[in-house]
Amino acid sequence: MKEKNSHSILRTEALSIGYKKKDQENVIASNINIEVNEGELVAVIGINGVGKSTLLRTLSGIQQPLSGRVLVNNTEIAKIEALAMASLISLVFTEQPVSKNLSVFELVALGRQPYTNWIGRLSKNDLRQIVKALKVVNIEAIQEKKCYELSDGQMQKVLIARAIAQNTPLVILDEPTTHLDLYHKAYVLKLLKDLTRKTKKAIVFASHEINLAIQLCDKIILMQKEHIHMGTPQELLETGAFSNVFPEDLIIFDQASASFKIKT
Ligand SMILES: Nc1ncnc2c1ncn2[C@@H]1O[C@H](COP(=O)(O)OP(=O)(O)OP(=O)(O)O)[C@@H](O)[C@H]1O
Repeated sequence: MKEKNSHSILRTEALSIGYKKKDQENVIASNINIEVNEGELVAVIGINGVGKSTLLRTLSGIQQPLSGRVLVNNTEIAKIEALAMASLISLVFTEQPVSKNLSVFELVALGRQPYTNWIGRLSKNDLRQIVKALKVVNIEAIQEKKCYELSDGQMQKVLIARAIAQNTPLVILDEPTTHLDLYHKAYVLKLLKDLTRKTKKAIVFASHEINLAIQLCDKIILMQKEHIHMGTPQELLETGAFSNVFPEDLIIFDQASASFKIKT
């Protein structure tokens, strides 16, 4: 079913997420109503175990909602065929199985799979997109290396390059900066921001980099046990939503600098 709002890339309606075991439902979060438009960088933040990965898996169609709907490009996700999905959403999930025997170039080239012909031959345009993705993430120098030769941080960049080569309007990443040092965390998040600006892609990522997310993102989905807040960093700051993310005995939110600090 097609629905209005041409700029909406991702929307949920009364979405409930969680796990079913036999007759028992473990609801992680419910009544989630979020909207992500083209060109927006959106971070999903919250403490360990609050449900960020569960939300991202449900938004990307890997996991069924308990109830409610996920709409991608105004079409309900359950009704989108696999090949069409691969040209709509690219995923960077660290636990995704990848063959580490592939070279960096070959792994990034897999991003072109939804577009290649039945023998999988790369066209000139495919090659252009792959070279561009390697360049954007700044990994041209290691393109001949085998993936098993890479550090975790390099591997993380390669997976991001694969998503860029896939060239979809929506990119979903689960903790894309976990293995990176502070410089490269900022580098990757800035890169994602630039991509949203230059290509109008919508990018949604889960992260523990709350301070960086507040500085860089257009919107933040703040997951807490009782409630999910979504808004611009400024809106969340004004409502004081950040103040009770962590137990206050150790970490406090400093409104003046809009960042979390260790209580000394
Ligand atoms: N396959 C599963 N089956 C049942 N429960 C699960 C499963 N995966 C996760 N959970 C539970 O769902 C809750 C949310 O987990 P999730 O991995 O989504 O959290 P998260 O916010 O991504 O955590 P982290 O920051 O530690 O990565 C947790 O209580 C977890 O135990």
